[in-house]
Amino acid sequence: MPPTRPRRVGRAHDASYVLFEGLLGERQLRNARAFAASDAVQAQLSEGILFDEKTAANGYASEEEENEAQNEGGTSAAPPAKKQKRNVAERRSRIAWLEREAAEGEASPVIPPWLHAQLRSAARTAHRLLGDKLCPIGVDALGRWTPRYEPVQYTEYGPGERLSRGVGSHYASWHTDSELDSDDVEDTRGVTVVVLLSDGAAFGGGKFQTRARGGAPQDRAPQTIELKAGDAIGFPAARLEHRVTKVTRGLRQSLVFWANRPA
Ligand SMILES: O=C(O)CCC(=O)C(=O)O
Ligand SMILES: [Fe+2]
Repeated sequence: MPPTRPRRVGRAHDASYVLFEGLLGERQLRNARAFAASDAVQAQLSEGILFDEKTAANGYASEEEENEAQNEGGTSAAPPAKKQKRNVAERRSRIAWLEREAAEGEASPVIPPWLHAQLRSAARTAHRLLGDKLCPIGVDALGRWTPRYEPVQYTEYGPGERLSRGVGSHYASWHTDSELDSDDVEDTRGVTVVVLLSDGAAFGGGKFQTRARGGAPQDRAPQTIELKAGDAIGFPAARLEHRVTKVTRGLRQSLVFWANRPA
């Protein structure tokens, strides 16, 4: 089936995204899955517990720890502005970073150029349809869109992975991929593109959900976006809250791509 035209969904300021049905055609999907299954990628998979790494590095408390501290009359260790991002880290999954080019002495796998081109093109379309206000990346002095690209995240979720504190789903916590008013690399993310690689029949659960941060109650209610293999969603990295519900069986595979504003 030919891909349908990407379309912007949701008018609410913080709840808009762009849906790409059939971003990857059948052959591309097969090739992308074969790449994901390759030794080069599989050897790089490691547990993606972003939260614990950050906690260790920055000494921020988790939300549970904060709640506990508050219940006990203690004070929170995390500055409120950072709280959103800390929640990202409630995920359990396996991730591998895919580079655009081979770097000397680096073991990271290189993403096939055609696949990177597809992701870039989707990010660009999402940026065009959503606008630079929602997806701040900016343009150069000549008015050209010149984003930076982070390495692409390949993600695997299986039912075997559990959250240590029993919350029980991968990326269970609502999160955005970037924070406004920060210059950390991940906080310069303007657009996120997520591509689902797995067939619906290959896993249970693992729903991609969004919700608005503010606005009308119907915008704040979780919305499940039904993605088929090869479909993608593009959204404002710092605005749209999202999560992936628990994978109950099988294997869910995704690619996550970010276009960032230049430093
Ligand atoms: O795998 C997905 O569908 C989304 C993953 C995600 O939200 C993230 O990596 O930040
Ligand atoms: Fe995310």
